[in-house]
Amino acid sequence: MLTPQQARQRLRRVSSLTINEASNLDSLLTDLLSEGCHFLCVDQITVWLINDIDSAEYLHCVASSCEIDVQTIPNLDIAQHPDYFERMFKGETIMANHQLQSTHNDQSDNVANTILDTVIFHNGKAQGVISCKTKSPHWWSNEDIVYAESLADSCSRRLMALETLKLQNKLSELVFVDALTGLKNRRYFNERVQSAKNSQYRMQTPLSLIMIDLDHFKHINDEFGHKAGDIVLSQFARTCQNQLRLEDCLCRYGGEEFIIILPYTGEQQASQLAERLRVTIENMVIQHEQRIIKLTASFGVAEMALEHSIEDTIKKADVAVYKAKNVGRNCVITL
Ligand SMILES: Nc1nc2c(ncn2[C@@H]2O[C@H](COP(=O)(O)OP(=O)(O)OP(=O)(O)O)[C@@H](O)[C@H]2O)c(=O)[nH]1
Repeated sequence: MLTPQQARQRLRRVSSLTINEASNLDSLLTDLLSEGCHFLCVDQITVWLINDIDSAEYLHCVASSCEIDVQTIPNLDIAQHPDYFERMFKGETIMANHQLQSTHNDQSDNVANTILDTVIFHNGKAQGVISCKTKSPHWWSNEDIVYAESLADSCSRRLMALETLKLQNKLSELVFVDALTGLKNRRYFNERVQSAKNSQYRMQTPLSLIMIDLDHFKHINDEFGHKAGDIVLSQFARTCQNQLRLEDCLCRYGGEEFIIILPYTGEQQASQLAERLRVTIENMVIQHEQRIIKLTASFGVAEMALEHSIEDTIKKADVAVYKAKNVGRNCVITL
């Protein structure tokens, strides 16, 4: 049996675990709720959040310690429980012996539950509650209340961490993704190529780059309009991406210039891939306002030898593209 202090220490440790955005709220809070059930010896702990912190209408259940689909739990309308909400907004911890025991009872319960609800805060405002429930009559001790409040604070920190994580992911999307094509951009390329180079050193595996420059793209813009040019760039990106392995990384390097990082790939395989892409692009048919747009591209391939720098290899791939342009475009040159 844990002492209250040990239980709080365990809770603090669990609540410090790293989270990932893939988790839904239910799985994000499960470990905290299990901790809570364990210490408080309750049948169920549920987490309820307000629909909108600035214009509250109801609480909806977002997580439960039991394996139930929280979506099926009915909402709690503010209009039907004005006293409960008033106290919640004040930040009060609400216990069953505060004449509110029926508030969270679901229809399946035929026994009056014993409830301990503690408020989850966000920026100093009530954001929701943690509701601890037992079917058997229970008297909440001061230790229980202090623990339940710590549990609510832990959930609050998790929710804030999730918000921060979502924001970070959105920011890195803005920083590293090209808005037009959805491909990774040059800034991302610079980081990714460095980590590919590092693994190449560690694992002594080949690594190649393919630089691609669309042919006569200015002509496409002039002939069909800038919007059509954008559509061509997007379709080109999608088509190439579909031909690549998961570990390959296609980035938009500049306007109509693209680059592919090919880990574990030597010069010969990279040239073969470039040729396959060249043919695919050549055969691509783009329809725009009842007109057909055709496209070709010039490819420069360069393997990055262990002793070669990233900059030198990019330069080599660039020179290869330049040569491809000089010998008539729509071809692959490997240096
Ligand atoms: N529509 C559109 N055009 C772009 C974008 N980025 C760059 N371009 C255009 O791409 C064209 C590139 O022209 P150039 O550098 O002369 O190259 P090119 O016409 O492809 O000729 P070669 O490379 O020699 O085959 C310019 O007209 C740019 O305005 C973009 O995001 N959208």
